[in-house]
Amino acid sequence: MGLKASLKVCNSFFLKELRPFLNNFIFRLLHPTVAQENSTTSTTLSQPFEVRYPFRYHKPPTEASGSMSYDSSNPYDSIPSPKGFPLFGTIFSIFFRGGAPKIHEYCDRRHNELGRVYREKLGVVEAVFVADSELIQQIYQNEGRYPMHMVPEPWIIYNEINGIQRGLFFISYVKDNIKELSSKSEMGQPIEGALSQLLFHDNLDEEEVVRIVADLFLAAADTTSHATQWALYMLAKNPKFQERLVEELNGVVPSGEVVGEYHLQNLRFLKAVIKETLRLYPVAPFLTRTLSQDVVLNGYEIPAGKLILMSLYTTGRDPKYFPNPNQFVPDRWLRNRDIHDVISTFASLPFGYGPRSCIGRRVAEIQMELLLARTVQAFHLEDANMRDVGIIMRMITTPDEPIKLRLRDRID
Ligand code: HEM
Repeated sequence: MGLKASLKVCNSFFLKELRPFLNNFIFRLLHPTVAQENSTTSTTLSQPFEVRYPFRYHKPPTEASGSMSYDSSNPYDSIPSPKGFPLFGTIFSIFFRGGAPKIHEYCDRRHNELGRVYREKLGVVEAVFVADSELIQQIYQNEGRYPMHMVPEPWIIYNEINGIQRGLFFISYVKDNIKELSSKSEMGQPIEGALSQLLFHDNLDEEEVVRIVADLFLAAADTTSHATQWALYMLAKNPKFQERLVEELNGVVPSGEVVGEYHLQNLRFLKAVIKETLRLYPVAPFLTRTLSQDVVLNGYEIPAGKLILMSLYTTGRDPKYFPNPNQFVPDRWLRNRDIHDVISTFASLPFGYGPRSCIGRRVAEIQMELLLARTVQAFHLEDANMRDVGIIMRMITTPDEPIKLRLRDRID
């Protein structure tokens, strides 16, 4: 490899892997309070939490802080873990296996190698990875009344730099719209919509409204649009399911009418298409939790406050839960059929679960259902890509090349 090529590799390694890692590290050194807020949940959590029983491995904590005696369980340090370098952990192995864009495949390989529960130090953050439906269920049974999930680092940094308290997520714009609404209101012009409701009727101040709206946009836009893209791609690649969907639509929507919200409850196959898409392409490939109490998972002690990552990409493609896991088979989500082969729904939780699950789930589902149904009503979809589109992670599950679809008018 020539000097130029070596420099290019080093540069890309720095940009992709080391820079975020060092930023994160320096940020944590400079902002100990933020680091603490996100890493030691058990000691900072002041609200009471709910302990639910029965939990197969769980014994009641003796104190609210989570100190608990473990009988016949294995210590945290004995959880299988890949070998890594001091301080850097396994960051180099991650880089050589495709880096952050391929983190889902990297962790999938680790699960194959180390088992359904393993721990790994990614940079300065250590996490316990769990890829098992029953264990995921146990985590949720113990998440308490005020579950904590991890806020992605860039969002925390953005808020910190801009002095913004976390609302639901982050970002500021939106202010222009607020100004426009305020001047309309001063001029006595009629104003309507959710933003004006928040501003003028719910007594929230401008900063709060900006945070809420920005959080919702961030959480809503990329997630729903990518999930929809994957669903269109799956339908284009599987014409027989496209035709099944058209058949279903013809049976529910009167001829000449466009699908509306009132038709959706009868479109079961359409819902199954979306579930199956999100099983194969979970927008968030990992769900995160830190528990406020010690638990024993799979025989291992997990102290309160440890970061747990539930590997949805791996469980969603595990043949133990989904026979022929790499095949797109919407029927597996339909009840009262012979081929009801979804073994555990905790293996596919695209919107999370429990009180901290996605608050926009219904909005997202309705948007996707309407868009998919109306598109398939009007067009035949064909896959126009030259090869199978793969996944790369850009915080969420995205296509590794633009998804190309050919649309032909459906005149039949
Ligand atoms: C297909 C689309 C979507 C998917 C797959 C998705 C998935 C998720 C997931 C996995 C979580 C974390 C849940 C957990 O930790 O248990 C989440 C949180 C969240 N979602 Fe969604 N989401 C989608 C669309 C939306 C939409 C449309 C909105 C808003 C209208 C939204 C708003 C939120 C918010 C605000 C949170 C954070 C809740 C919290 O911190 O407590 N999402 N979403």
